[in-house]
Amino acid sequence: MSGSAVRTVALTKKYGGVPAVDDLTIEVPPGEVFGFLGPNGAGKSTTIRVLLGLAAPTSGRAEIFGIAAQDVAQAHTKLAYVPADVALWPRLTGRETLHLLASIGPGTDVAYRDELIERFDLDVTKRADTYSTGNRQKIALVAAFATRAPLLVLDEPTSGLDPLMEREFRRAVAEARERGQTIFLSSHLLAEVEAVCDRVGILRAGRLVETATVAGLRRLHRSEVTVAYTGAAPELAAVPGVDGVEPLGDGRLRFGLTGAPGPVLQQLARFDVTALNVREPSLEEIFLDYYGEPVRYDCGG
Ligand SMILES: Nc1ncnc2c1ncn2[C@@H]1O[C@H](COP(=O)(O)OP(=O)(O)OP(=O)(O)O)[C@@H](O)[C@H]1O
Repeated sequence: MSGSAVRTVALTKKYGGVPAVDDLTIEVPPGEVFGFLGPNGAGKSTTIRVLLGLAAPTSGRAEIFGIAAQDVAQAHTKLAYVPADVALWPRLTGRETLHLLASIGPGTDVAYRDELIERFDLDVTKRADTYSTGNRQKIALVAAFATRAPLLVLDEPTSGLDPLMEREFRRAVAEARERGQTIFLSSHLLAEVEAVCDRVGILRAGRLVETATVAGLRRLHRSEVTVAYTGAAPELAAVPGVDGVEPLGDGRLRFGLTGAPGPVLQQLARFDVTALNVREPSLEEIFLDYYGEPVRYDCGG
């Protein structure tokens, strides 16, 4: 038995001989909010399809709390899922849909569900075929967050939500984490991932290029430092970790810093520095570092 909520080991999924997911090894411990990031076509949805047992691995393994993902009857007693495109039964009302989803899921906290209906501002008396994309998404989110499933798998769950609802989503994630639920969140929305995730896995062309905490990612990447000085300008070009030293005039200069700040602080101490400002990279800048090109947002991000 694995102690992980989600575990893939050397997972590969090929379509027509071409890998959509390539040798992917991920472990998400119980209770973690794990962000799964990558541009279009990186393999996020394919990974989720394998985790849900909707696609079989070409090679390697995928497990939910130690249960093979292919053992759908067992694995699905442990999880609730929100797909990127929520399809609902058109003739059922929102309330009937929530009752149905609760009856087939791993158990629902009905009082919390009713609270979420209010918070997500849902009119559950309407039929599903009158719902907008965002409202369908809200129904699926309310159904998932109200279950006591130990794992919530969310595939780009907020692409149709407005900022107020995005805030409710973040609250609901925090409450799920407090209850000890694990969340596997695939997203394009870097601000969302930055706000709610403990750890992030970055996928490129089916391969995992990095797994780290958001703070850990920042430490690995380039910060922008501005110093103000009087007297001689600090000589920084040869200091390890420093690049792109740029005089700004009026006794200030700017440079990039990657890695530990010790060497540059020692060097700055030799000069008369009057102010120091360090701007850490955003997750978006880190993402660009990995991809070397602007990120494509396809869902209103
Ligand atoms: N059923 C399929 N048949 C053939 N190729 C597929 C199939 N599903 C996915 N692919 C291919 O696998 C790759 C990964 O796709 P996937 O949908 O997993 O990416 P993604 O990261 O979820 O992207 P997006 O954010 O656009 O949903 C893509 O090149 C895609 O064209």
